[in-house]
Amino acid sequence: MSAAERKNEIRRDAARGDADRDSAGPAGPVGPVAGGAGPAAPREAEQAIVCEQLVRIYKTDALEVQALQGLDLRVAAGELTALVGASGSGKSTLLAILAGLDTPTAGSVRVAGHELAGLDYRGRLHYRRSSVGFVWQNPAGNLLPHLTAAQNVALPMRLNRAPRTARRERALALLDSLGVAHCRDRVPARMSGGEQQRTAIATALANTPRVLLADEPTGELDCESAETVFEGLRTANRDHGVTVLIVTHDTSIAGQVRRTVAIRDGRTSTETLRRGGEAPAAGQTAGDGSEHEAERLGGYAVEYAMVDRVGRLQLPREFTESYGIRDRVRLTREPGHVGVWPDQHEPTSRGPSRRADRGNEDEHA
Ligand SMILES: Nc1ncnc2c1ncn2[C@@H]1O[C@H](COP(=O)(O)OP(=O)(O)OP(=O)(O)O)[C@@H](O)[C@H]1O
Repeated sequence: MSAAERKNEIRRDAARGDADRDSAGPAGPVGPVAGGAGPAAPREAEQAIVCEQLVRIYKTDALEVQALQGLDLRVAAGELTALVGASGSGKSTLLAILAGLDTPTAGSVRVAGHELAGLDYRGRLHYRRSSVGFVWQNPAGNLLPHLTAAQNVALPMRLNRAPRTARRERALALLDSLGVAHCRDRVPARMSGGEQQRTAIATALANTPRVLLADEPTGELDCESAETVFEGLRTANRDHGVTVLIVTHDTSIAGQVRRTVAIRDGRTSTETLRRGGEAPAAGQTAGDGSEHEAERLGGYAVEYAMVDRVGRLQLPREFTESYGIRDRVRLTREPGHVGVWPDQHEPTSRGPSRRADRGNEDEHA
């Protein structure tokens, strides 16, 4: 299913609103929004997203495309994470699976406590309406064009049979917390792209999902609007306690979140964690690592590479290129860490050559 078809499916799903098939929805109304900012969900120690060895193969006539090739990903509840990667690396495929719109060929995926493989049609519908929210790239595509902002935000609550007054109150409070209260009686055509995307975030939060997925939410916006939309995603994370995963090519977004995960060839390859304060000496840890701390102090970034279950490690391209690494590397056991060396010195039976030992530290990848 193409990205456009997936988006259309969501819109059709929202527009149908047929109460009959809605009985799988949760009983009762959504909770009120306290103080205009919504109740902050308790931050659980559990993982909000767990993908293990995800494989997705698309088959078209004679062609097979392996979009995900054994992808592992864990996102803790309450995190705000950016997912980056070259075009075709599998980001949208992953998001469609997490959104419950597509199913993996192999592997397991758990989101907000739901094993997605085990959900039947009604379970998936309920999952999509109550446990995850989505914001897609095209601002107009996230909202129904003939409904006002307040009606758009209220619609998912209506599908979940929330009482009229509660959904009206929550819709207005969500628009307020996203800074678009002034748009409440406007249809999307009378809003800017940034206002539409912030309304889309409010809509995605309507049924208090635990996870919010955003696929290039600022992709069609100018810098200023993009910043307000990113602030909206931060609001969703900070004030509404929602775990947020943002697929983005926007380096200014990727540079502002605490954790950025990179996908390469259908697998998570590296990640960057931004931390507050001075970079610690090797082997030490510093700060509490919180997003706010990193923001407050400017912070520093630490690069990580993923190690899969069988110990495979994928080095970032910048590392392999700048150190001339290819085919194989030499490993050394060092106190507290492993040395990964370009294979350009003759290995000796006594370990690293003296020249390497003396170490051109630069080569110590
Ligand atoms: N419905 C489909 N049928 C066949 N191949 C597909 C389909 N959807 C995606 N692919 C292929 O799967 C691979 C991953 O695509 P995907 O859209 O997930 O990448 P992406 O990282 O989101 O790219 P972009 O940044 O350009 O959106 C690509 O090679 C793509 O051509």
